[in-house]
Amino acid sequence: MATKAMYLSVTSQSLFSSTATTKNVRVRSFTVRCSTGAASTGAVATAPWKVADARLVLEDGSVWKAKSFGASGTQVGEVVFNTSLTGYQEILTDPSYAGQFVLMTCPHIGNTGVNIDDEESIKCFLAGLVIRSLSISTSNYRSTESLSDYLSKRNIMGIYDVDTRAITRRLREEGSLIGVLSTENSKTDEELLEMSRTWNIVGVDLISSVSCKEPYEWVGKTGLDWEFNTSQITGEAFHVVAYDFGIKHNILRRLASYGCKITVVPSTWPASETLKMKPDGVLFSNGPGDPSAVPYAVETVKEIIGQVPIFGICMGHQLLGQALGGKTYKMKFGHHGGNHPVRNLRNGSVEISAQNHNYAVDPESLPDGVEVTHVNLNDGSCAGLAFPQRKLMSLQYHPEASPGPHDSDQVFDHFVELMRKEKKST
Ligand SMILES: NC(=O)CC[C@H](N)C(=O)O
Repeated sequence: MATKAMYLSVTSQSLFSSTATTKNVRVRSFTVRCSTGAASTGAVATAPWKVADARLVLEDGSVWKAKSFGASGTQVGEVVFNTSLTGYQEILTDPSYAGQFVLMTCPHIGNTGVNIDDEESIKCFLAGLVIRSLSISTSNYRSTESLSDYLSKRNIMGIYDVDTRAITRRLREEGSLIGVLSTENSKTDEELLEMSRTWNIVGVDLISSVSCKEPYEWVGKTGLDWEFNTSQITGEAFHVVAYDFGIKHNILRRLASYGCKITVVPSTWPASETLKMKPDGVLFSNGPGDPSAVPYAVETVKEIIGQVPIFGICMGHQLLGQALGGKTYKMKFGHHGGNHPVRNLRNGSVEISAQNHNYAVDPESLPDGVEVTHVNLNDGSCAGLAFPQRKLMSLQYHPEASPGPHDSDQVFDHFVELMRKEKKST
């Protein structure tokens, strides 16, 4: 029995680069070489733990040392914090995070791994992931891959062992900040700071880079465990044209589960082509970035308003607000998380909702006749609109709840009702 200190020597470049699977439990493993003291020669004592090898430099001049996982390199983006306790994979694949680093306030991330069913789009569009603690094991019957391997394959940078509470407080006080994440020692802090101060996300069209390029028919519903509103589902097929500004798949799955046949079209698809298809309704989806940077999309929305029933979600809601003559503004640090209370002003109920947005519609700027249907109870901002005369409704948040609570699911039924009423009247 060795009594002297035993040294572990990490042989792989990353402490966590390989995994072993036993009954769906994946544990990070590393190869060890032991030295028991005087008898052994030539053993190199290398620290077995990973040391800080990355920096997050924020535009306010603060520098945060961290440990990297996933891809390496240098990446710039806007840092936002997300308060969801679960659902990191859906967050990673939400196209609305393009150009942003998502900092998870939940300290323990990675424990459920990732799986093919929880993807919300075809890839990860975000700039990177910032977390406090990367789980040392993955334990979930649905898991097929570790978070670390998943991010490496998708070339997305991640950091852990960083004080996410301190950064969140800073973002709450100063507002969203641009940051640069780097694993490259050759770059000085000053260079990274300069990068963060010369990069901007406001006024940039981000939806065109995440939208599909050609129209396609969507096939696929949510699984049986989602059918909590089965009495509402008629099976009657309404044809919906869905504008893809960065659409999340669960919006499409939920619409399909509510009996809709869906044609997804690119962000630049002309309104005239949409109207030629004679849809029962049009959906304007969620999407990344500044709604004021995409006037062509506002024009498309304007041309469709009043022609057919419309449902706008998040970016779609903001574009509707602008198309109606209203204004949008950038919020201090936005809403990102699965625990935002919203009041439905029509019936007084409170829904706990999933949200992800940095911009909001200014209700004061909207013309007469537009009804604010929902408000965010954390800050009183506009969370939903309706304009019954023009057959439209919209939500600033995510009723498809992936990830997040299902309280707002019935809104899909309201959209179906809007289409049914219109069909009957024509
Ligand atoms: N989820 C979304 O559609 C986001 C909307 C918009 N890009 C924002 O950040 O406010």
